[in-house]
Amino acid sequence: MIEQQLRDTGDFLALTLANPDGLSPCHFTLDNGTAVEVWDTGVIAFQPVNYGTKDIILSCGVHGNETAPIEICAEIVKDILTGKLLLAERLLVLIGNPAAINLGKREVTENLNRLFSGHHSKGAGVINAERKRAKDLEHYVSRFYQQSEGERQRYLYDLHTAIRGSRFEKFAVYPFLHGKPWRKQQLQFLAACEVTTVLLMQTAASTFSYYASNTHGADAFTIELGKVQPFGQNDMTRFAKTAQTLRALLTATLAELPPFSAAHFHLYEVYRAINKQTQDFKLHFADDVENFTSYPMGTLLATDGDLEYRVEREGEALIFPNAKVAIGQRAMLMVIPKDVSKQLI
Ligand SMILES: O=C(O)CCC(=O)N[C@@H](CCC(=O)O)C(=O)O
Ligand SMILES: [Zn+2]
Repeated sequence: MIEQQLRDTGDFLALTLANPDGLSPCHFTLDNGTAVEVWDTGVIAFQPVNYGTKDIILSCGVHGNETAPIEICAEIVKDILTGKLLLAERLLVLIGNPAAINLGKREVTENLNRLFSGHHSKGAGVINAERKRAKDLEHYVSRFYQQSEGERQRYLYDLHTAIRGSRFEKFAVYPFLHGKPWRKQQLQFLAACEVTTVLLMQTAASTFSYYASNTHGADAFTIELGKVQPFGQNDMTRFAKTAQTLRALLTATLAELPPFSAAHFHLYEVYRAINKQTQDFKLHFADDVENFTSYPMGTLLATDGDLEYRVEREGEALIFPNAKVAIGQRAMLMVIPKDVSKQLI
C-alpha cells in the first residue's frame, strides 16, 4: 500500500506527516532501476543502478517550522519517485521531526538539533520522542554510509531556515573540524548554491551536521535558507538556485565550479557563545534585528539575571539570538570576520 501510494503520488512528505510516529519499512524498484527503501517515517534511501562515488544525505525539518527546506526535499523525492529526476548518486533523504512539522513548531519537547553525537542518551536518557529520533537518525546515517564499499565521499547537507531575517539571506555553518583544513571545493559548491556566507565553528557541537562531520568524516553543513515561514508562504524563487545545484549534484550534472576566491565569501568565526543561564535571560534589541547585525562598542545586547552582555569587540556581529532556548543552551553567538587563506585545502 505504501509502495503504491508512493508510486502514484511521489508524495513522501504527505506519507510521513500522516505517520509522524513511525512507518513500516518497505522497498521497491522504480522502472528506471533505482532501488527505493523506506526505512522509517521521513527516512527514504535511493540507489540508482549505476551510481558514482558520492554518498549524499539531504535533511530538512529537523526543526518543524522551517518549511522551505522541507518543500525543496519533498520536491526532489517526488521527482525521483515519479521518474523525472534520474539519480546518479546514492541518496538518503531525512525529514527530521515529522511531529513538530505537524504542529508547525520548532520542536515538540526538546530541540532535536542539540541531541546528536550521543547527547540523546545523556542525563535522563532517551525520555522523549526527539531523543529517540536523534538516536534513530544517527543509526540511519551510519547505515547509509556503511552500506557502500570502496573509496567514497560522504556528504550531509542539513537544510534549515533562520528564525530571524538576516543581512545575508542564505548562510552555512561549517562544523568544527578539529584543526583539519576547510575544503575549498565545498565552499565553491556552497557558492553555487548562492550560499556565500559561512560561519566556521571552533568547538564541538551536538548538531546533526557536526555529528556527520565528526563521526562519519562527511563534508557536512547546516545551511540556513531565509527566514521561517509557514508552508505555502515561502518565496521559493529565492531558493531556486540552491535547489537546482543540489539536483545537479544528485544527477552528476554539476557544471565546473568557478575557482575559489576568498573575496567571493563572507567568512566568520565565533568570537564568543552566549549561553542562557537563568529564566531572566533577555535580549536588548528588537525581534526584527537581523542576523549578522553589529552594534557600537559597549552596546547592551543581553542580560541574564545580574549578568550583562555588551559589545566588547569592534565588528562583532550577532547571530541566532533566541531568548526562548532551554537553560544551559546557546542563546546567541557573536561572530567576527575570519581570514582563512592559510587553512584551506
Ligand atoms: O535562527 C535561529 O536562531 C536558529 C536557526 C537554526 O535552527 N540554526 C541551527 C544551526 C545549527 C548549527 O549551529 O550548525 C540550530 O540552531 O540548530
Ligand atoms: Zn533550524
